[in-house]
Amino acid sequence: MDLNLMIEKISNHYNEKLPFVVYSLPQSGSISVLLQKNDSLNTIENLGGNGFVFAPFEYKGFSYFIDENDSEKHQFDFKSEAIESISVAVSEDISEQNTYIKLLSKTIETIKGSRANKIVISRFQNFQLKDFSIEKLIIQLFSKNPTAFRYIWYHPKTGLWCGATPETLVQIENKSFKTMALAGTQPFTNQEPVIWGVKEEYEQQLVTDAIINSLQRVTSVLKVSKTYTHRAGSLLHLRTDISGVLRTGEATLAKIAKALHPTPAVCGSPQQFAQQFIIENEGYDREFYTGFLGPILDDGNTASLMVNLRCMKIDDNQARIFVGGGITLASQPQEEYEETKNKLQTMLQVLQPML
Ligand SMILES: C=C(O[C@H]1C=CC=C(C(=O)O)[C@@H]1O)C(=O)O
Repeated sequence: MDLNLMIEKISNHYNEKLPFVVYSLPQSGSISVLLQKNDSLNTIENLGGNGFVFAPFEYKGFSYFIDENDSEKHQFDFKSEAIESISVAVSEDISEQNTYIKLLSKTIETIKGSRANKIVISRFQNFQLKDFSIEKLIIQLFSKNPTAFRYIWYHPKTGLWCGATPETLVQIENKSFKTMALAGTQPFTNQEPVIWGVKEEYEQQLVTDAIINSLQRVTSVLKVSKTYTHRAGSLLHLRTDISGVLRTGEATLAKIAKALHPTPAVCGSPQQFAQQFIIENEGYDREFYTGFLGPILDDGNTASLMVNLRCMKIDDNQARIFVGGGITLASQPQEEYEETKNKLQTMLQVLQPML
């Protein structure tokens, strides 16, 4: 279908308050669309079927789901480029900054006095939109960040969500799977070689170790790549690829997602301790930020589940952008705050003409 017609169709669907999802896999020149024909809120537990799943950070064993069987399905080509863009200036609220820095200091103190190695702390920042339209959002989102998984999800009960995430939770095809340990952040400056500090290497190694540990029970072969620098728009991360073969019979997509989510890239280590600390101390509900999402096909035998990072929720004329970072004993609160400011830019670049 023609691009303009497709965008118009999605926009009409949104105006009628009907659920839809628009997404593109990393490095793909094609965009997929599912337009649900009714407004029911579907959930699935077993991650089977064909459609698109959307799960919150506090995963209770079920995900929201747009089912292909209830939807019109479309695919269209779209060219995106890794455009170098100028940062969007952000005005700071000093009291919000101080509150966040206090929370970061408390987190470091907690890590000092406990068996926790890492806790991922996050915050949100609201931005007023002057000129929002779903058409602009689609064009802006999909013309940038070609290496990210980009999506717009809408359901009248969950609201409008949009993101460009660099992180795969798990990709499955037949019995093969791929995942990654992604952590450690610095701004992209186009300078070689990229130097990483011990703090970032340690923080990322914790993620790799936890993923390997969680997967051992459900996999028969496990391959771990060297750790390398991955560019995500204006940011760089440390990344290790982990791939292998799933154990026949036992390893369902739901089991793997449950074993991996939430990884120490978005929660911490040990997982339960970190999650409890986050829920009790962050002071807001992450909702779908740091949850997982993505298409599942072939009754769950093929899937690309991503971690919901670099994302925002748009409500009327306000965008709420979610950002966080891994805190360890070596963290400096002010630097961690600056890192979250840099992470805001991924979504601010998308919103730029609407601010
Ligand atoms: C929690 C986020 O990023 C995670 C993924 C990559 C690097 C991270 C870091 O350096 O702290 C975080 O673990 C976020 O972008 O909100």
